[in-house]
Amino acid sequence: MIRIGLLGLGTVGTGVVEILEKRQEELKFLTGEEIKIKKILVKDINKKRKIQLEENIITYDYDEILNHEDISIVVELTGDLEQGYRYIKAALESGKNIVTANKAVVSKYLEELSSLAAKKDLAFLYEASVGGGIPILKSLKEELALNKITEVEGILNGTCNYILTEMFNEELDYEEVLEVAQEMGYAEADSTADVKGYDTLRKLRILGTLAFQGEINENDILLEGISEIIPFDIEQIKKKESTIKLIGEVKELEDGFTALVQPTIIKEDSYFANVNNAFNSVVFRGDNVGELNFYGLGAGMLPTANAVLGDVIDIIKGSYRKGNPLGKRKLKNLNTKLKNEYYLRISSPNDSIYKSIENISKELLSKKDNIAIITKEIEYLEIVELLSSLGIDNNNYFIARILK
Ligand SMILES: NC(=O)C1=CN([C@@H]2O[C@H](COP(=O)(O)OP(=O)(O)OC[C@H]3O[C@@H](n4cnc5c(N)ncnc54)[C@H](OP(=O)(O)O)[C@@H]3O)[C@@H](O)[C@H]2O)C=CC1
Ligand SMILES: N[C@@H](CC=O)C(=O)O
Repeated sequence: MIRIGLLGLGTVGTGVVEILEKRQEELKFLTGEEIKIKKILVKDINKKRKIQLEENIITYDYDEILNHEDISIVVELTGDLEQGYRYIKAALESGKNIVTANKAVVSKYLEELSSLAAKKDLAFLYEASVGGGIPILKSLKEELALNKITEVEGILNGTCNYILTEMFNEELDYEEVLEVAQEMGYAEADSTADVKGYDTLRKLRILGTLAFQGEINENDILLEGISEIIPFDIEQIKKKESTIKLIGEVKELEDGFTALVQPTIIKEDSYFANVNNAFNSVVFRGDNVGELNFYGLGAGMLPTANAVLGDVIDIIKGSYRKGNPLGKRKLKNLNTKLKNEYYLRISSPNDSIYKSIENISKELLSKKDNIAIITKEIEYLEIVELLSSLGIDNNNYFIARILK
């Protein structure tokens, strides 16, 4: 029998319990083992749970899991950054394999935890941390043996994609759609991580570091979120027969890389334009395989729990990539080479602001209630610095990259 210590019984944790229950027979057939959740750690032991549980299975004392010799796999689904890190580190140190969906922890502590797991000859798997239900990390790790990966891009956040899709197709307001995304269980406990783009950035940092076999850190990535988008922006984008998505992208260039997470305006008939609602898609390019596209639900209870349990199965069967999957390449950040046309909208305009941005403008879209322009080809940071020098607060503008 394989005994699991489950940390967290929220959206994803509940999904794990549900799938394990309904697929018990099939899992036993596949792995040759009965899989049992032995203990579940939560924050609030008195909270009413949505599912029926065995008596005394819930605890708020992590030592009950850590010191339980028969628990060989710890599944961390708390969403807590520093506490989650401490749980994972302690579990590895006491000889337990780890499965986590916590991208905040994986992104911040990727190198340390990967090397600790390798040293201890244990599994540290985090498929659900990127792309929800899409089996992207396993595929990427496999392709790395055969290919040099030169580019990874994707729609990596279900909440943002849901918001943008609903604002675009149903003409709903940002706030009301965000509330629905929270009710559906797509959003993080603190949804600013989604809408300000940090969640996408963390996923890109994980993907990029694995893909390029060299460290790409969170602060290597240019970041702009979608939290300031308003219906006026959607109207301007529609007039250009385009749509908008939050896209993360890392590209290898000469002896370095570029990396960004930015709202991106794309033509209505392009590939990413058809990735809607909570769906995610990741595309990577290898020198042998060419372009590979992955598509599936990027958030939500069952798809994410499915990815978590995929890792559990791999541990039981021993069918995961052993050792440290990270490489040692040293890559230069070449983001200053990134130039694009951008859509820029500034609210509460006045003539002096328009005069100050005229220099960077290629096309004026509106000057009435909001100033909206398409810029010349320019560096993103040049725009941000100009706006800051004009004293324009960051909740008074929206910037999106334009892909031709
Ligand atoms: N929701 C999704 O679609 C996806 C989520 N993820 C990731 O999966 C993880 C879990 O997400 P989700 O299920 O949505 O989160 P929830 O907020 O729904 O659930 C979190 C659970 O963890 C428990 N918890 C929180 N902090 C602690 C702590 N310090 N110690 C012990 N228990 C704690 C909570 O306890 P209590 O119930 O008592 O409050 C709760 O049961 C996160 O890292 C998230 O980023 C990844 C992909 C998709
Ligand atoms: N909040 C995240 C959950 C999955 O990673 C998202 O919306 O994508």
